[in-house]
Amino acid sequence: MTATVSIASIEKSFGAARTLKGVSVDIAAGEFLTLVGPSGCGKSTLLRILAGLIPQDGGSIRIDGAPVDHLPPRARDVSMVFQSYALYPHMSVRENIATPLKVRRLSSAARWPLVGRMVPGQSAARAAIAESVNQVAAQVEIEALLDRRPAQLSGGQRQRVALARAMVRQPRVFLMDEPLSNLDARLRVHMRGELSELHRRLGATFIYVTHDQVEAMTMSSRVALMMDGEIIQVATPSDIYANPVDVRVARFIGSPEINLVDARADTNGQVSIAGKATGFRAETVGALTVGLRPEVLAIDDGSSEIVIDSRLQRIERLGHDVLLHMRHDAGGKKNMTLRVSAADLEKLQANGRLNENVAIGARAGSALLFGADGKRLPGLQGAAPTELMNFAMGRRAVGA
Ligand SMILES: Nc1ncnc2c1ncn2[C@@H]1O[C@H](COP(=O)(O)OP(=O)(O)OP(=O)(O)O)[C@@H](O)[C@H]1O
Repeated sequence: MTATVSIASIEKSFGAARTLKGVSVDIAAGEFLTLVGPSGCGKSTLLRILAGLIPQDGGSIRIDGAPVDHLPPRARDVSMVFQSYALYPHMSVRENIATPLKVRRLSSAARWPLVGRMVPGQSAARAAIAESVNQVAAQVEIEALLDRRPAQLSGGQRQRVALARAMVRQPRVFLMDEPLSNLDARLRVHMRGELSELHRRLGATFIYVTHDQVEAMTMSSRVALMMDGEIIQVATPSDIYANPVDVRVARFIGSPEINLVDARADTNGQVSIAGKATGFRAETVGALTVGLRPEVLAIDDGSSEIVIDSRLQRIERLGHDVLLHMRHDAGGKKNMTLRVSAADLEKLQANGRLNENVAIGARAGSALLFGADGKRLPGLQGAAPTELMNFAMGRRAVGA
């Protein structure tokens, strides 16, 4: 059971505030699309509109080509999993999971606990519901918890119950609003893997909302980055990392954050950083920003094409990798982070350079350029091949 979802020009205002500014995105059947963006950008509002919980002011939603704008939530064939799980506290896990099916398959009289058993012709429906509940409970491994109440469960177990309740109707589309954010860090990492696996097994379309870029990057087929009521870029995780269309995307995706350095291109496009010519040309004139991911920077061994004088301030050991926190005076953000291997660190310490001036550098082909308006510019001319950048990106786990 799966479906395409087409979101076209969705508008929504709350009072004078325009929360969604004509949002459009087409989602393929079986895709795992994540809406990611900072708090307040409108992600949850869009998801609620998709679910039919609130009406949009303009634009249209189609599921498998058919407009659903006029349909109430129940008739849209979508299931939503909330951050709060929204379980019924007075019901057992079994009853919580069965509720969506009871609402759909049993007459209103038959839903009453005692009276219901006397309503003729409903026992087959009850047996089928019990069977469906057992099946989904097995899928998310909560069979042993079916007779407990939500208060008797851990956060992770509640999360599974909420998933099971969403799954039991076999919807074509799952909508998930920050479903992992109430879990501790370790469990969140575990559940990321489980959700990806569940998505693969079910083959349904998942639309997932999070403000956590690591969640977005690790689970999704594609990531839609939202800011201030607009989708700025929709791309695969590796593409949005390597080819951000906008400096805001470059900053939001990637951890540690991309380093941004002020630069200028003269009337011939010759680029200089901190007044020093780089020997490269950009297809622009005036102010620009050079973006350098932490892993494309290294201590300069004389071969770097872009060199920035910095001071090493702090060393943060992450195990295999090490982060070097530097300060520089080249303009832009004064702090710069390098991700190097532990072996590189050895070399650096041998030189006894902590708190001393260190030249750091990158290949010009690894730089991402952004114009004064924040939009991405073509790379530096005469730069090293972009394969170098792709190699550097591919070698590192995103957001690790
Ligand atoms: N019912 C409402 N009435 C008034 N304003 C609302 C309502 N719902 C949302 N908003 C506002 O719309 C904006 C977007 O909210 P939304 O919940 O969609 O953001 P979000 O991106 O999901 O953020 P978060 O990650 O914090 O949940 C916010 O400024 C919010 O205050």
